[in-house]
Amino acid sequence: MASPQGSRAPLEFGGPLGAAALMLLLPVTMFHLLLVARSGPARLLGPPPYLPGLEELWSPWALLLCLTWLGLQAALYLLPARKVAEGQELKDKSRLRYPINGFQALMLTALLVGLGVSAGLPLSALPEMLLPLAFAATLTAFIFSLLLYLKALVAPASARAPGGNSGNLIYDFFLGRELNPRICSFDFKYFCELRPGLIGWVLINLALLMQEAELRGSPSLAMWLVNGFQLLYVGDALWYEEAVLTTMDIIHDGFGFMLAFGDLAWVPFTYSLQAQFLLYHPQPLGWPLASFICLINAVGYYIFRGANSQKNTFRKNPSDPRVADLETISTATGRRLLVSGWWGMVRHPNYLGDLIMALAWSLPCGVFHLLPYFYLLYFTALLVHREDRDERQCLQKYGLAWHEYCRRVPYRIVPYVY
Ligand SMILES: NC(=O)C1=CN([C@@H]2O[C@H](COP(=O)(O)OP(=O)(O)OC[C@H]3O[C@@H](n4cnc5c(N)ncnc54)[C@H](OP(=O)(O)O)[C@@H]3O)[C@@H](O)[C@H]2O)C=CC1
Ligand SMILES: CC(C)CCC[C@@H](C)[C@H]1CC=C2C3=C(CC[C@@]21C)[C@@]1(C)CC[C@H](O)C[C@@H]1CC3
Repeated sequence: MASPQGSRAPLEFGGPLGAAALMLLLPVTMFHLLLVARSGPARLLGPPPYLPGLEELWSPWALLLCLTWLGLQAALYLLPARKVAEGQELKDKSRLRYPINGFQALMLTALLVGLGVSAGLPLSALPEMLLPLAFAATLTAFIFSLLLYLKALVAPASARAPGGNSGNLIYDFFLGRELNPRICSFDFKYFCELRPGLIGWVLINLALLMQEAELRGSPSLAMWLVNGFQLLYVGDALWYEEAVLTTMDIIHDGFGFMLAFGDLAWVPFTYSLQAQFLLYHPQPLGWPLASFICLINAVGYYIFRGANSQKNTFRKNPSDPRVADLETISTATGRRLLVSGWWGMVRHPNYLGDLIMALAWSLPCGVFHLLPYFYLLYFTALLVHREDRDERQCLQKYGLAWHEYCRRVPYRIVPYVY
């Protein structure tokens, strides 16, 4: 089957074999991490302490909880939004509209959870359910991806994603065939990217903190730091929700198993790994070291936010006084590229800030286990691969101007290193 452009898009992620391997490897890794985090030795690279049977993984209550959570987040998504933003121009020159109410969804969820907890909702029981919940989320993501694949069969050719339409069933199922699957104005990819997984992640973190308080009298300083840093990250993503409309996930990638599993299962259950580790392996942390770790997180956040805001402001209005003085190069598309400020330092300063924050999230867990550093390792691989994909797309978009940008700004993520 031909891609929408007529010629087939180059295969990514190692083609069908790579897609099949990732579809197996990602859930296996997630369950491995969940099992190892609660085991005594907490060895990232060793075998899991045991292999759980189906009776430990499958629980209709966990599935019900998972679906209720999705239903709640969908209801919050449908509430009136403070703003409705337009996405990038599509192939047929139209633009989709997206509600900007993610931060409101976070606040309302916090209110509902707060009310629930004060009425006796046993949130601290959640950590005991992580395994069946992760299984239910994986099952949901798999069935959801199947439905999305079937929906794409009846979608018009103009609705297809640039990748994900190779004609290979496994590859297309993994990458996703339709770019913006919707029912009426409900956009599944945009909804999943920011809400159930990210808000679920902070909820799991909070449940782990509450269980630690029950077990040890009060949450540890390390647990507070991990909760605080990651809440800041999620709050930031939802506050600047509109920025997600220019990410490659929304503009370029289809909605298939990769993003459905990534958003619904991978993010909440593996991104909460540090808090899971801390519940079962308490780490002593004094104020001097804690302050130093806070400083690392603040530096990372400063770079991450500064770089993202600078680009977003420039893309919205290049004459905005905050960015008008920055040096730029012109491209044949009429869009310009920043070559000074954050984007003159490296070609992906926002990734650098994100990686520095990832380090700060692991440091409260001490330096004697590799497990809490899994996120940093995975995230480095993800961002290096993502940066490579983005560069290829930019080269296609901007041609010679992109070469000129690479000449002027030779480093990709880390100045003088990479
Ligand atoms: N925690 C997680 O799991 C993940 C976090 N992230 C984070 O999400 C955020 C968004 O990341 P992502 O979507 O990958 O990419 P970016 O926000 O870095 O966007 C890349 C795009 O920016 C534009 N651009 C690149 N260079 C310049 C320049 N010099 N001047 C102006 N515009 C430029 C190009 O698009 P155009 O020219 O068309 O505008 C390019 O395609 C990042 O902060 C990242 O760290 C991302 C993935 C996973
Ligand atoms: C593990 C798989 C191979 C890939 C799964 C990838 C997804 C988990 C990520 C793809 C892009 C993401 C973005 C974010 C979260 C992770 C996923 C969904 C953010 C929402 C995180 C917060 C940032 O401020 C914005 C990010 C946009 C991209």
